[in-house]
Amino acid sequence: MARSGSTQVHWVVRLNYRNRSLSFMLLFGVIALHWLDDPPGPLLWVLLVMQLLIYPHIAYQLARRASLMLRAETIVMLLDAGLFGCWVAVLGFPLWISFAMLVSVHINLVAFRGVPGLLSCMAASLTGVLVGMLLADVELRPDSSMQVTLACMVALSLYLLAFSHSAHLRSLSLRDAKEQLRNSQRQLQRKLEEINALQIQLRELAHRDPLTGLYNRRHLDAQLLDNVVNRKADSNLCLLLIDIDHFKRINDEFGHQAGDQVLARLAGLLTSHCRSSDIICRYGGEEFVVLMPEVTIGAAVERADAIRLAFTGLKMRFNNRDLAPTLSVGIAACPLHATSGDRLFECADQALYRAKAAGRNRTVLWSADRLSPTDPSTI
Ligand SMILES: Nc1nc2c(ncn2[C@@H]2O[C@H](COP(=O)(O)OP(=O)(O)OP(=O)(O)O)[C@@H](O)[C@H]2O)c(=O)[nH]1
Repeated sequence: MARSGSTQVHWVVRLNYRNRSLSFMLLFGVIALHWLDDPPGPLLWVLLVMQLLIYPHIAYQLARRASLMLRAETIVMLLDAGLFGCWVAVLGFPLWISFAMLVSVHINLVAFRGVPGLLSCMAASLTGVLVGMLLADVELRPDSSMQVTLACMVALSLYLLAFSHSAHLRSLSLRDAKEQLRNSQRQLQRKLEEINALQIQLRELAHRDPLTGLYNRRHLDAQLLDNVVNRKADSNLCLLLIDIDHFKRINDEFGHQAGDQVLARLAGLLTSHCRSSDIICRYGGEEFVVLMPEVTIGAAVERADAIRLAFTGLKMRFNNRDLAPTLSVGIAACPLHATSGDRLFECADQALYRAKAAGRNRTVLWSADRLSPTDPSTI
């Protein structure tokens, strides 16, 4: 597939074009100087002009239009070596000119292709030499004038300087590119960390109740199953279902905002009365759940009652009127009462229902035959 546009041209193709145009032009001057003493026929002059002044531009156009530019450029470099070999033979192996021509093509291939490049370049040059010897009636003329020798030295030096300068510029731009890449990687890393932090925050928010800051029902649903499944074989998992008594009345009599404050105070109480391993959730409305792993049933009942008493003892005043809220608690234990999360919750709910039915402001532990309310006066 053909390509166009200088921005898409491979940097090796562009670099070689610059270096090739320069070095071939210098060589044209050197060979022209060499021929001044003993000019050849017009055919050789035409061929020299085509080879050293026109060919670099044709080679560039071919390479930049190739679908595999680097491969095309490598072929052009080998063609350079072959043609130079041919010229060396046709010229009669003039020492300095041959040296300058062969060194320049070999350096180019070694720079881009390493040792394999050197070997293929040597093979191409040798082939060129053989072709040149076959085509022309080769007459050995290794000597050249002092001017030609000097011109060769200058041409080769200029070429090497241009080549080194290109390499230097290339290494600078590579260094810049590496630095940019490192900066982009750092920025990307930062963005990823921000995204991760936001995801964690979002996950956390999705599992929190905005009013109380406690976990919500979604979190409980996920944790309940997890805690039941991963419960240590010899330990209890207790579920406390806590419901504020006559909460509707509180709202109606003291206002919704007062109701919100009662909910927030209860959330505070739960947090201060529970262990860090307990999972405290606002299950919905005025209902709260505390999931207590690795606890004895007695300790869970005690803790529930401590919460209940602390809540009853809250001194709250709204609109110059005292508010004395109470709550009821239903408790169930895994594995004594239930071995699945759903059943555990159901048992705690039935126990809570009994607590409400028995007059509220009490803690009831679920049991298979009877539900045992703890009278507030007895605890
Ligand atoms: N202030 C406030 N009220 C809420 C919130 N969520 C639910 N409620 C109210 O909580 C009340 C719950 O009332 P009920 O389910 O009838 O229960 P109750 O009045 O507590 O009666 P018992 O549970 O039987 O003691 C309803 O009036 C709801 O509007 C909330 O976030 N803030």
